[in-house]
Order: sequence, then C-alpha cells, then structure tokens
Amino acid sequence: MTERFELIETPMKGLHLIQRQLLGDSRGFLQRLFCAEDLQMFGWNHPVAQINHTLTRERGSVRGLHMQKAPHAEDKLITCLRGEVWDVAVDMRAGSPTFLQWHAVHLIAKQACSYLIPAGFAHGFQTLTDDVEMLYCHSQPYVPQSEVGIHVLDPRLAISWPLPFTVQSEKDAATAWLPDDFAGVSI
Ligand SMILES: Cc1cn([C@H]2C[C@H](O)[C@@H](COP(=O)(O)OP(=O)(O)O[C@H]3O[C@H](C)C(=O)[C@H](O)[C@H]3O)O2)c(=O)[nH]c1=O
Repeated sequence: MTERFELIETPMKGLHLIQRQLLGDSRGFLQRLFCAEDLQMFGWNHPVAQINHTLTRERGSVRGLHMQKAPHAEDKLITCLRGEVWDVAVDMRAGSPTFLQWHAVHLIAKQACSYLIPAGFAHGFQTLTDDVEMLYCHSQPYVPQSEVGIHVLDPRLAISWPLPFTVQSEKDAATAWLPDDFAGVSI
C-alpha cells in the first residue's frame, strides 16, 4: 500500500487491482491515475510509452482479446473513466501455473479501481453500460505487427461473459481460435 494506491492481489502472479485514493474537497476530488514511483512497487518497471482513451457506445459491446508479443510485450494499466465494464485478463504465459486461466473484475468508474495487467496477458472487456470510456497506460508503443488476437469465445478459455454481445469489431469477430498445440508466449 502507498499513500495513494492500495494493491489488491488476484489469483494470478503479477495481475493486480489498484485501488486509488480520491482526495476530496468542497470542489470535488483529485485522483492520481498513475505514479511511476508507487507503481514500481507493484511491478510496473517501465516508463509509460503510450496512453489510449476509448469510447464504447453500446452496452454489451466487446473489445479484445488482445496482447503484444515480445519484444513489444507490454504492461497495461486499465482504468474505467465512465460507466462499468466486465474486464478480463487471460494468462498466456508459457509455463505459468495459471496458463490459459482468466480473471475478470467488474470495473466501475466511480469506484476508482484500475486493473494492472502484466506482459504476457491478453486483455478484453464487455461494457455493462452505454458510453463507456476507458483509459489505458501502456509500457510499450503500439506495434501492430506484434499484436496477437485471441477470440473472446475461444472454447479453451471458456470465458463467461455477462451479457449477450452487441457490438464487436470485424477483426475481433474473425479471430481464429487458439491452435490445440498452443503452448503460450514467452515474454
Ligand atoms: C490498440 C491500438 C490501436 N490503434 C489503432 C488501430 C486501429 O486503427 C484503431 C482501433 O484499434 P483496435 O480495433 O485494435 O482497438 P481496440 O479493439 O480497442 O484494441 C484494444 O482493445 C483491447 C481491449 C486492448 O487491451 C488493447 O489495448 C487494444 O488492443 O486504433 C492505435 O493507434 N494504437 C493502439 O494502441
């Protein structure tokens, strides 16, 4: 725990929830979304290379599952700024005791909790409200050629999504299932 962040463990090594402290006053609040010194204690050991902001309009939409392969494998800090999402991280690390297991968290903007997803995990989410805004801090730049897609309905993962799907990108819908001999990624 630091002055501004509380680390909440998950069943998977390196995958954490980060509870942020809001500093409230008569005007509203200030919250720190990222702090290199503090987050280094939680395993984030890189500068922030890029920050992305997405708007997903329709409830039930699904983005992902995506990750970047080495040497561009990246840590992500996922923050829900508006609305609510069912946010899923999948352990794709070769040799991990939780290989191909997934862990989902219900991110609610007002609850000021972020999801710290280390390199080697695929990430995706389903929106539980309309007009969801997400902020992603990435420890590596976007390198499309290194991106790997995993199908959100891949039977080897058996992710239990909370809502019927509404909107999904053509790219994500067309993603192939994992080959039977897939043994994971090395990061
Ligand atoms: C990821 C990314 C994309 N783009 C461009 C590429 C496309 O022209 C456009 C939309 O890309 P895409 O459909 O891959 O966006 P998402 O489906 O939201 O991808 C994200 O979805 C899941 C949930 C993630 O965890 C990743 O952060 C990210 O892959 O933005 C960029 O310019 N920079 C980027 O970092």
